[in-house]
Amino acid sequence: MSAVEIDGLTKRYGDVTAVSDLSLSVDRGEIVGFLGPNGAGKSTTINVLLGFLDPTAGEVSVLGTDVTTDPQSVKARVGLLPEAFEPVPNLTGREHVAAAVETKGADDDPDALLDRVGLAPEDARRPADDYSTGMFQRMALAVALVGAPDLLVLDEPSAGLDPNGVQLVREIVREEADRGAAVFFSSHILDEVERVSDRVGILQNGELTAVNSVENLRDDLGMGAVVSATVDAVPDLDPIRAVDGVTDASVDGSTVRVACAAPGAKMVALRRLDDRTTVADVTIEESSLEDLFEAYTAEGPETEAATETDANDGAGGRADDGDARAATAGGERA
Ligand SMILES: Nc1ncnc2c1ncn2[C@@H]1O[C@H](COP(=O)(O)OP(=O)(O)OP(=O)(O)O)[C@@H](O)[C@H]1O
Repeated sequence: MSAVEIDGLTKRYGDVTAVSDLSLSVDRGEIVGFLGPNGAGKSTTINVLLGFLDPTAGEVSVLGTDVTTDPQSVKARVGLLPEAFEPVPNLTGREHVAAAVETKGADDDPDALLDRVGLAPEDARRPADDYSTGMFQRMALAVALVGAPDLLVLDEPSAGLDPNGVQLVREIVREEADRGAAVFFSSHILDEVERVSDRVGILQNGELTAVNSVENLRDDLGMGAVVSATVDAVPDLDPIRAVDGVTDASVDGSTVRVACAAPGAKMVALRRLDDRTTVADVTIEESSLEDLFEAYTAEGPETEAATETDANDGAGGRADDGDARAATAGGERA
């Protein structure tokens, strides 16, 4: 059984289709990164997943439970780092975590959790409303980790963190997956998503345009790697161009650049080059997730969600507006 099973999810806000016929599953122990330009529908999907919003159509089950029929039992087994976590005035970081421990009926030691996310003990005892963005984000992550949840849903977990914090989040996400939790997170930091995710879902205009490992996405688009070799003397490059999976070979001074669409082509091309000249140095540049993101979201990062033009569907306007935003902000509060 998958930890998350989304089948044909559509969510409309009045005449705006925020998510359209989205299907996706996340296994236990799997980390799935959710990418998409602003307004692509990531937060809406997360809010439906957690039972904060009802889907317009489709089915969503979390840990075997339908979220629309039993959202409470789903929430008890999920750890959420919401997009906008608002602190309770005057409550310290430690008290926020302790409140979450109590609400969930868990037995975690708040200090141990805060230590794990790198919040210093003296900061843990200060009111959270005085925290810097990064300190606050660390505390919110500690709250999400309470009760060793079976599913961790993290909306922009690295937002506002310094490089050490980003690295720490990556380690924690991996540790959580290793203990068997499914991790579903959204991010705009592509490098981050690439490093930590087993699979990546790319959302645009409410539609999932791709879901796969970064490696397979590269292969699907034929966006492989570029091998750059510094050589003593540039040989005839036709035999290199003839290698299966090589799409181009060019010269820049003493550097030969070989573009490879297929993973196996790199070594074959390099050997062939090495047979014909002395290769002094080599670098291999894989196409980044950024390149893939651009390719899969061709309209660019500021695209608006699809607007539903069906006149019969216009009655609701932005009626869900308040609910959805409040749900996001208050999602994990005690
Ligand atoms: N409560 C709401 N009422 C009406 N429209 C909404 C509501 N919430 C979101 N939308 C619209 O639905 C679309 C998807 O928004 P959503 O917040 O899910 O995107 P997102 O991918 O999380 O964006 P971002 O990366 O900017 O956080 C957008 O066009 C947005 O304006």
